Amino acid sequence: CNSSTDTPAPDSLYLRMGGKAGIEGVADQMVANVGAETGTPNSLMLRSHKPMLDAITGVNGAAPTDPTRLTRLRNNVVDQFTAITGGPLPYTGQTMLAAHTNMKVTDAEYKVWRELLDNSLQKNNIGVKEKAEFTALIDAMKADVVGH
Ligand code: HEM
Repeated sequence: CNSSTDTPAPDSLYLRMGGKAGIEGVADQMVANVGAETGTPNSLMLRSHKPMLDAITGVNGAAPTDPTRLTRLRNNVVDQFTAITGGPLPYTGQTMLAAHTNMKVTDAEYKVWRELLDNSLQKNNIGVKEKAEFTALIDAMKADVVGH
């Protein structure tokens, strides 16, 4: 059977992207890229990520309200990238619509986010064919992410 908890097929996108280490590399680079982008002047990632960053660092000297939130996000991204590529972990986070509702992500923000993803795939030496397959799976979720 093909459930996401089975052993990945030998020709799966998951294994062609380097399996666990490959997917974790892409996810970790993506988190680092978004983090760096929020620090640049006129950052397009900052608006949507501000609530998360505030919860992690605390506001005006107050204690953080949710210090492990970034780790949770990172692990959910790893699980999601694993599940959509045919890997052995199920995704147990929120649906893409629920996770991005009330964020009102714009097309311009999505475009920047995708550029940061392209950069992560490139830095992890993901093949041209695999990159095209992976980003098609990602772009199929765009409608659930943008404009809600
Ligand atoms: C198709 C593209 C995207 C995918 C596949 C995706 C994936 C995810 C996943 C898996 C989560 C974690 C959900 C959870 O923990 O339950 C998440 C959360 C989040 N995403 Fe996205 N995302 C996408 C696009 C974007 C864009 C374009 C932005 C902003 C410009 C964005 C901002 C966020 C933020 C701020 C969180 C919530 C973090 C938190 O509050 O803990 N995402 N996303």
